[in-house]
Amino acid sequence: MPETMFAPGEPPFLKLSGIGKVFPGVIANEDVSIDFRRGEIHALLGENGAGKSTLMNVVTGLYQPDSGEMILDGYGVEFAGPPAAIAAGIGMVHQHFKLVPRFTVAENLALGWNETPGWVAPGAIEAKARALSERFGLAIRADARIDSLSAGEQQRVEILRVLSRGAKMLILDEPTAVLSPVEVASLFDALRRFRDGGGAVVIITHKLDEVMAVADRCSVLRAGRLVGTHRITDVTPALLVGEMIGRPVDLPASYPRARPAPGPDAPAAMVLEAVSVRDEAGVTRLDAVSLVLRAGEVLGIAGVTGNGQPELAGVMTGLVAPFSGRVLLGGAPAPGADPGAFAAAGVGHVPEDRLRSALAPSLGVAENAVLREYRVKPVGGRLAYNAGAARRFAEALAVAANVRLASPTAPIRGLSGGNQQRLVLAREGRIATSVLVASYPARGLDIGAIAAMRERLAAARDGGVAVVLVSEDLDEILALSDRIAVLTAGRLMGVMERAEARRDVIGRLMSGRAADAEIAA
Ligand SMILES: Nc1ncnc2c1ncn2[C@@H]1O[C@H](COP(=O)(O)OP(=O)(O)OP(=O)(O)O)[C@@H](O)[C@H]1O
Repeated sequence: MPETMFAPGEPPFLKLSGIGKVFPGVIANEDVSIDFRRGEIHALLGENGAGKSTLMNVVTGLYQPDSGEMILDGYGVEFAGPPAAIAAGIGMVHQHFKLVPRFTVAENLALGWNETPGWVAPGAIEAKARALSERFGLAIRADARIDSLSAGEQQRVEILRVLSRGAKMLILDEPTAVLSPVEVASLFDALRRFRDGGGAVVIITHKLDEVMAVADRCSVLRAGRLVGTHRITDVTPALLVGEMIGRPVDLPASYPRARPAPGPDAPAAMVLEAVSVRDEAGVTRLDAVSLVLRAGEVLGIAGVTGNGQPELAGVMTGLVAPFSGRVLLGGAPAPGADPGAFAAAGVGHVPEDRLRSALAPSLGVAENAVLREYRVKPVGGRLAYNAGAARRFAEALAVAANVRLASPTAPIRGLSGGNQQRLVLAREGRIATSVLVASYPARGLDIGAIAAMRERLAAARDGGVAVVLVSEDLDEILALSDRIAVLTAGRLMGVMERAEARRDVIGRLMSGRAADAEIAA
């Protein structure tokens, strides 16, 4: 392959040679050799469970490889732990930001500076934070508290924190999952700038359009092994998908219905009457939202993240009690905050933050599979917890979710992010006989799993379930929904039938520009 982009003879920043990593019952990486170079953005691709995170955990010193070598700037290295990798200039930006919420941006950045003295004037650390922000082209508000920032702003702080520790290589794990399109563009600008200054970037992502837009080269893993490394100019998305899964997949543009969409007279699975929610500080997060969920429809909730989506999903699933207004479930008033009662009434929930909200990370796969079955036979019931039944239930659920389990007793955090998501989806889909609320269900899923997830939602819809799809991906909403509601700053800006839905109108409502425009009731 001709390599004109890079100076001949210059060693790669980090060379992986024959890396292998085994967990009990699973070969996570086998004989992986990749060069990560200065001045390039390298995308790491692969299906859920292909071994991407494991490989990056080896690179960042969290795991020691069982075989193979790492060569940094021409010299063999072994990292005893993450501090050694950081000292060598390898920085990781995690999906869950490691920031202190109650500290300001500048304070969080100062935590990463070795030379920060015990006491320092706020003005001084803010000035330093601003200088850092300018140097790397990442806009921040130095004096703002982390918990007042959007996901995109928090991510910029996280990246700056990593860069301030002298990172020469930046590894990002699905960095765009929580970002709005504008934030994605500004992240990519910052990555290009870092690359153009001689930095090495590795980006793990499932979004092929982003790979094509931002990466210089990409490597594809399948079942722990490297399938190939390519220059982006030499590949197409279809070729990459083929390499990732070893067979072609078809992503339908829309999901045909088995029955006609329910009209306004269809039975209501759930009704929200002027529901408002306030947070702990008394700020209104959901503002007098009225909605009818019709049995047998997909209702898409479009909106930029941070506009009341968790609160809306919370009142629909019994996690959050309305401050005012009420929720009717099957015609009867629902109890305030009682997720168990909602589940018993047939309401399933795939929350936004799976590992923290839907799963108990240190418990086994079986215990997580049955988390919602404790009141139900044969797993739970009045008398006891039946461990054998729990294991069998977990195994059946894993088969249904297409997840390969090494052992049902192994901790769920050992499963790849995408496989955790598949299990939650299967578990909640089982419960949801009446309503299924799915928040950002595609997050972390590979392309084949996205198709399977959408088919599952469409099947629930055809089975008479009211499906609520919360997403900021308009293509996804338009592909699946029968009706589309737009949520902006906690208010419902409009609800429209799919046939009448127009992208530009939804976009305008999402940006809050037509605050009083009611499109249809
Ligand atoms: N700590 C661990 N203990 C046991 N098994 C593990 C552990 N970490 C990863 N695995 C297993 O190794 C394999 C590779 O997982 P990994 O998380 O690296 O995949 P991935 O490509 O990052 O997937 P995703 O796209 O879903 O995040 C999976 O089968 C996973 O279950």
